[in-house]
Amino acid sequence: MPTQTTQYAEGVEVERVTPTFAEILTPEAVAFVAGLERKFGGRRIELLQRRAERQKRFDAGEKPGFLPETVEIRKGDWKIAPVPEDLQDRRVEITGPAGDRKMVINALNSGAKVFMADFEDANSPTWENTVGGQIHLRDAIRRQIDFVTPEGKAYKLKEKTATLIVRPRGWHLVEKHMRVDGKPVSASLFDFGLYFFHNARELMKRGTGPYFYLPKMESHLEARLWNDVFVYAQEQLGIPRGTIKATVLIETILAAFEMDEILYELREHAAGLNCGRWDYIFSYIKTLRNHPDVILPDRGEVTMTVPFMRAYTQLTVKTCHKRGAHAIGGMAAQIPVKHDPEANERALQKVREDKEREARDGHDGTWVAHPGLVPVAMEVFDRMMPTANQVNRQRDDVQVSEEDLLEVPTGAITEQGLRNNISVGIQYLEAWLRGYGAVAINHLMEDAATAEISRAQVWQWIRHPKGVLDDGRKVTLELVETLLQEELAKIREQIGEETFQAGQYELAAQLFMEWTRQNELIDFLTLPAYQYLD
Ligand SMILES: CC(=O)SCCNC(=O)CCNC(=O)[C@H](O)C(C)(C)COP(=O)(O)OP(=O)(O)OC[C@H]1O[C@@H](n2cnc3c(N)ncnc32)[C@H](O)[C@@H]1OP(=O)(O)O
Ligand SMILES: O=CC(=O)O
Ligand SMILES: [Mg+2]
Repeated sequence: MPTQTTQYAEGVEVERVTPTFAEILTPEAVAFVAGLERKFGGRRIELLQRRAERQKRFDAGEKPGFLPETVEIRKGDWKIAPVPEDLQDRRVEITGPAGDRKMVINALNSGAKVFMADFEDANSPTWENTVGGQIHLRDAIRRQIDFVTPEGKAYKLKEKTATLIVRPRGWHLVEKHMRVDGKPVSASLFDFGLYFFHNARELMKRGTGPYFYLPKMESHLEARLWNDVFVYAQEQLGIPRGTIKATVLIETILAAFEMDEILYELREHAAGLNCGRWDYIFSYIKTLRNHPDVILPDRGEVTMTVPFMRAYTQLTVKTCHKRGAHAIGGMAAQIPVKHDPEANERALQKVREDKEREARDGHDGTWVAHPGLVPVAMEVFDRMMPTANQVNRQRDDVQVSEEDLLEVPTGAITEQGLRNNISVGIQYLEAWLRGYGAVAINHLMEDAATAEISRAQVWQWIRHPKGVLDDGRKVTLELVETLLQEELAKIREQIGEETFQAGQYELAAQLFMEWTRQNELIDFLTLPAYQYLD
């Protein structure tokens, strides 16, 4: 079927603008995004090149470290601008894909203080999910998001709802349906631009504001780019500078060395930092992939209590509180288990312990994946954090060195761990290709970040001399190929032939294997997989 292209202006075109999508893709909104792309797109590309150049140095043996050129910022006595009232108490934040209308309503109604509506890890960026997400958020903000399922179950917003924060896609991604001067636009600028254009004033009128979570940054220069985008966007719409508030995910090992600098760049617009643990683990593997001393054990063993994860979360709290910023915790993988009360209680207990550790360490709030976990996290933070936040609690006792942030954890690589990575990798990718960016697999939340760990581990174990199973077998391409066929057969048997054929399992397995075979570790699975969407 030929794709319909709408020409908006000289050099600006968008594909598949349906009448409903045209409500979001108005000439003014598209011109705003095109303006952002023309002004900032070039710098984005340069920063991505800088990432690749840095990676070459790490591949050659250099270790990440604190930057000598920014020591004055780290030593300096400065704070971020004050945080608005509705971001003062963020004790429980629920997250979920922006593209799922029902979930948007459920999340806003969940009792959490904040809802992070996601265009990143939890949202498969189909055109439908991407523009649909903008429609859902526009409607939610205006309290016009009523929704009825085909079975007749009706959803509407409660009187009191969570504060909305939106996570646009990261700097590495493009939105292929919109082209400016012949090139696809930055997905970050597309998601941010449309949301900001349509909603900033409305949010302010309703006593809140345009709030964002910024994912997957690798340096303070990338934060500077966001800050410049914010300054320009506010100017263009005549909105006071500093109205936008952004919480930055510290979810790359490189960003952990630049937390002060990132907050400093964004100091007029910063609200806090968040410990995005899953991408962080992925980034640790990816960045240090060529280092002979660095290898991680089974994914299940890389918990929040291993030394390098502890070092990073403690440093996040310390840095945030020194700068007057909120330190938000991360996402435990467990979700409620239906029809098995004992397994359910075990899952809830794991979440509880995770949240207790975060509250004890000084986090000002945390993330949950499911409405059923809101009361669990709320109880912990209510009990352990009687004030709206604990930003005033300084963690001068925390001393974290470069070595602490890089410390390699010990533990075994097992056949079960390898099988699990392969099976989860295929199942997640299959769902993503069908437009589902977050799924439950084995009663755990899986999204783009957790799936990245699975496929990066398999890649690394094959190539690393220490990629050896606890029974003495080396992890090889041949072994992975054999196990992949076995795991695929298991999935087929479990779900039945009809569901298997209706899904994208063969393609997912083929892509998983292709990326595993490639000698270069691909940067993000969402980059090559995007060509299969829409
Ligand atoms: C690494 C990171 O980036 S973490 C952040 C990104 N990841 C996420 O945001 C994951 C969010 N979580 C989810 O997407 C979901 O919880 C899943 C996919 C893991 C599980 O979803 P389901 O299988 O639908 O769970 P389940 O069947 O138990 O859902 C029960 C109800 O809760 C709702 N629900 C579940 N999770 C959420 C959520 N995060 N937000 C809002 N509602 C939710 C469902 O819509 C369903 O509603 P209904 O009873 O009205 O039909
Ligand atoms: O975005 C969150 C993460 O853990 O990754
Ligand atoms: Mg992430």
